[in-house]
Amino acid sequence: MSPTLPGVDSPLQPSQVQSLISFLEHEAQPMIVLDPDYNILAANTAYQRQFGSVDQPYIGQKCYRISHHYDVPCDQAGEHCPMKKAQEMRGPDRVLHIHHTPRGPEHVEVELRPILDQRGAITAYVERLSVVRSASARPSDDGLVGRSPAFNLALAALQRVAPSMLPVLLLGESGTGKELFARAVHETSERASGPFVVVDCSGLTETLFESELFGHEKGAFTGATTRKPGLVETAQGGTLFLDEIGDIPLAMQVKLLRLIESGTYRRVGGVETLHANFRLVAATHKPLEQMMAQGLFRQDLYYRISAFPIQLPPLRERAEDIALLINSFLQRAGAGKRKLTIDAGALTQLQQRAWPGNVRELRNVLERARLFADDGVIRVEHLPAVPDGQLRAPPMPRHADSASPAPIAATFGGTRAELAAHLGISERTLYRRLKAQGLA
Ligand SMILES: Nc1ncnc2c1ncn2[C@@H]1O[C@H](COP(=O)(O)OP(=O)(O)OP(=O)(O)O)[C@@H](O)[C@H]1O
Repeated sequence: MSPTLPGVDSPLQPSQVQSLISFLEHEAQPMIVLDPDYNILAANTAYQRQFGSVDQPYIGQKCYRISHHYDVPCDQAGEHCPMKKAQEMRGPDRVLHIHHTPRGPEHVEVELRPILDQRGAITAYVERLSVVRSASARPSDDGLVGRSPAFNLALAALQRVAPSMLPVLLLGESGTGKELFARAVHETSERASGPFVVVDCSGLTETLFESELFGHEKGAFTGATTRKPGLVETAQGGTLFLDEIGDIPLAMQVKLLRLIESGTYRRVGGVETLHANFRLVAATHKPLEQMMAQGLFRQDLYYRISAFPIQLPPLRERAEDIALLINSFLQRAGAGKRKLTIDAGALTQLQQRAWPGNVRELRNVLERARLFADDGVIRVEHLPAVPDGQLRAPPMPRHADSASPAPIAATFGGTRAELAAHLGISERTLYRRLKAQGLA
């Protein structure tokens, strides 16, 4: 290991690196010391335990090589490099990256702090890493999975806001994972050990909404034979998730606003003022700003709930995640039973669909397909026909060397009969499918 730092005024001496690492030893989080030329100078025990691998020595190696298997710094490989930013700002920078770890790819939060000498020159950096538990970058049995840039952007926002008490507004089409994200916000917050209470605001009438949310006293209305706590009370010390907040009728919006602003409420038929203690997460697929302009959503409520909006990407904008999602769902469906797999033709077709129903639709298509996959392999013939206009890209460009992402059909240079055989379907089925997609 060489602590000689070319191009900086006052490189860290080996004894200084040693002092630094003995200081970092007391940190429970994995930490490494880097020189300004990306070389790893030292690592604490927590790092060695979580990220060290006996087959791959890391001291003296470039950080981008160890964490990303890149040959060039992250910014030259199309990613944000925290060292560049920390150098420019002369202060800490934090990013979410996917790192190679001994367990496989993982989302890791990286915080880089420069160490400055008396003259303000950067002598080294301390990097702190924490594995993100709210989502998985490899197939997983539960929770959020994803690793595309669009997904990572939403995840990075979640990681930022979760530890605070700020309300979160999740925006996205149906089936994009709003409820899963809401749960992940809760589980990543200090309230994780408290309750997570879901309120489905769609289809609740005004009176029902009020008694569901605030509870009611005995005798408050016909049928109220006992006192019933509301969902706000149930969420005490935890998180209240208002799903489809855009569906709340205007008359109820004012009651919700009062609850959020004052932190107090009364049960229906009650006189006692109760104090609420929840963190608010709301979600909608509706255009709230537009609804506000049309007078359908209260402006004051909107500004209360929208302090931290997170836009969840539709599946068609994160097609890179489709294989990972499929592998996760097949792993979940096959747990304890026979192993399920998917062949290349079917995978390619699923990667090219437009998915108006997003991840929920993908999961349902796989649920159905596995019932037809007698030998445990999902093939194109087990998938429902693609509805008109629901392909993101043509599945069969004319030339095998097309520049579009290489779907199996695109790389197929043979005849239609050969392609049908290759996909394991009859020529007639292939013709029917191509016709359904306007390609024959
Ligand atoms: N990133 C993801 N990783 C794994 N599963 C996901 C992901 N996103 C969504 N899902 C799955 O897709 C389905 C729909 O997700 P969810 O109910 O969270 O979506 P939603 O946006 O709340 O939908 P809606 O607006 O219709 O209520 C669920 O089964 C969920 O587990």
